[in-house]
Amino acid sequence: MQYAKANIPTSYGEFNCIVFRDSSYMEHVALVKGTICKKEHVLCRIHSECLTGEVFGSLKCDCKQQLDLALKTISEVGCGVLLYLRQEGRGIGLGNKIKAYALQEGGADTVDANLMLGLPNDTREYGPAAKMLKMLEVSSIVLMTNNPDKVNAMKKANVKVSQRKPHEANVHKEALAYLKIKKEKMGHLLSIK
Ligand SMILES: Nc1nc2c(ncn2[C@@H]2O[C@H](COP(=O)(O)OP(=O)(O)OP(=O)(O)O)[C@@H](O)[C@H]2O)c(=O)[nH]1
Ligand SMILES: [Zn+2]
Repeated sequence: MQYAKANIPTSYGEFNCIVFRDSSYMEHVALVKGTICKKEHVLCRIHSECLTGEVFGSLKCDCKQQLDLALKTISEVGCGVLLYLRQEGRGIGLGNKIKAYALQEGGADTVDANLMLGLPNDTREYGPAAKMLKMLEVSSIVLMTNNPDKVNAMKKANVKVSQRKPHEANVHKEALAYLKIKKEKMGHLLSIK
């Protein structure tokens, strides 16, 4: 359910910040620009939380760069929504992600590290994102993502995805190996070689 709403000024202009709470008090966020209600082809980014990258500036991944690119793109178009889902570490949580990072220090890649912990590679659920779009009365979305699984998950959750828009940000050299694994093992549609 929609719990709170206020405008916030950002480096990319003003966004309407809407907090949704689910039954377990998990707070997901929608940052809305312009009028999206009853609109078709709404520019949409469905973004998963990454404390290390987005708050601490870790260079191990491209999350912060993708977040900034999404806000910038929505701002330039003047209309769209960013859904920020509290699914840290592809859903395994912060502590487990750091355990996975420790295994990565020993040579494991991002997929194998999760599996070595006895955890799935990706436990994220997109039902909450679908519910938020329904509550915001968005008719269809142009989804900014490189992840085909995310497109399929949203379609499965009965969201009309009219188009996938590639979402490749400039990344640091420290994240290149991680991106290669996302391309090779997770099927992300990335241009890096
Ligand atoms: N378990 C784990 N999670 C990670 C790792 N690196 C980043 N993440 C998490 O991965 C999530 C982002 O997923 P990505 O695979 O980068 O991208 P995506 O959302 O699937 O696809 P895009 O829409 O193209 O960005 C965030 O929740 C990050 O915290 C890692 O090495 N291990
Ligand atoms: Zn990250």
